[in-house]
Amino acid sequence: MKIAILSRDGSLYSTSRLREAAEHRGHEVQVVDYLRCYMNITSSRPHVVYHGEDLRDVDAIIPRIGASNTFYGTAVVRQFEMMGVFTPNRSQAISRSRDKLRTMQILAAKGIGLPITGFGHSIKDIEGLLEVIGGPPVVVKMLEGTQGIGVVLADTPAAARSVIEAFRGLDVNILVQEFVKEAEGADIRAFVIGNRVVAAMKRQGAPGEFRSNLHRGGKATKIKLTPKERSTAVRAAAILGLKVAGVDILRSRRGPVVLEVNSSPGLEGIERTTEIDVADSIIEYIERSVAGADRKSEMPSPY
Ligand SMILES: Nc1ncnc2c1ncn2[C@@H]1O[C@H](COP(=O)(O)OP(=O)(O)OP(=O)(O)O)[C@@H](O)[C@H]1O
Ligand SMILES: [Mg+2]
Ligand SMILES: [Mg+2]
Repeated sequence: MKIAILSRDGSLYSTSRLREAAEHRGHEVQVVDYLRCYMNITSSRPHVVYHGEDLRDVDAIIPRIGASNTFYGTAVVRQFEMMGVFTPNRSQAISRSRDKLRTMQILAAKGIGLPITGFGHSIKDIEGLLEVIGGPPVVVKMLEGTQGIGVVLADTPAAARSVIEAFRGLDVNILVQEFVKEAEGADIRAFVIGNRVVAAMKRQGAPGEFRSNLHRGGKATKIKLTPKERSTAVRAAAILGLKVAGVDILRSRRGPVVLEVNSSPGLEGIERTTEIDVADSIIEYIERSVAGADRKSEMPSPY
């Protein structure tokens, strides 16, 4: 097969591991900087041009779209879809998962466990918003934040009010969430490929830090998921239409609650922690899908 990895930088751990795994399995691999792709979208024969080369004989793409390039990146993925090229994560699923609000609304409708979460626009409604989610302590988070940046814990009504006012003053959209204290600064990353969890790790925040992100000093360890955690992760990815996903879960009193679902999950943390060859599993999944075995599971979602 000819596989194009849509990534800005071939030297990134995830990109180079995917390349290595695909080449090891006998495929031809090209790393394509999607910001350098251009196309005539009105052509009756959809195509993508990269450095003057028409990428016409690609069998599959692996989108690794950075959070700050979702708009252009998903447009490129969509163009490949129009060309009939296989992608484990379709453009619509990637856009959907980038928006925490949209993700939560979709998952809530399907009965996935979630932290109690509120959304509002006007600072005149802060009191009401805090009330509907059960009052402080609350976690206030930016809708499109990443690496734990823009995730703030507010212990008191006054703190919650001023944090929300500050974000809204900058015209940033936010979610306000119940603080899941019993998670004790840890979360679970379940790596889903197709319809199974291939690897899982627990991330524990640095002492005194409620955010477990590795970028914020968290430490990862291997973990065995409960059947309920496993099925929650698989269902969450499937509902969003993602075939490769990093599902972040908190262990709450009410059972597993999903925080977010990442459509370009990093491989470095999970592979180093679990010593599982996740890159190989992704390539193997793509092989099976292109061969047709898995295509029937690709049901479009109306959201
Ligand atoms: N409601 C909550 N209760 C308790 N802890 C929380 C809550 N929300 C977030 N956290 C902690 O903060 C971390 C960062 O939150 P979240 O994953 O929502 O943000 P992010 O910036 O999108 O991070 P990522 O880099 O994983 O995309 C979580 O991994 C978790 O440890
Ligand atoms: Mg995120
Ligand atoms: Mg997260």
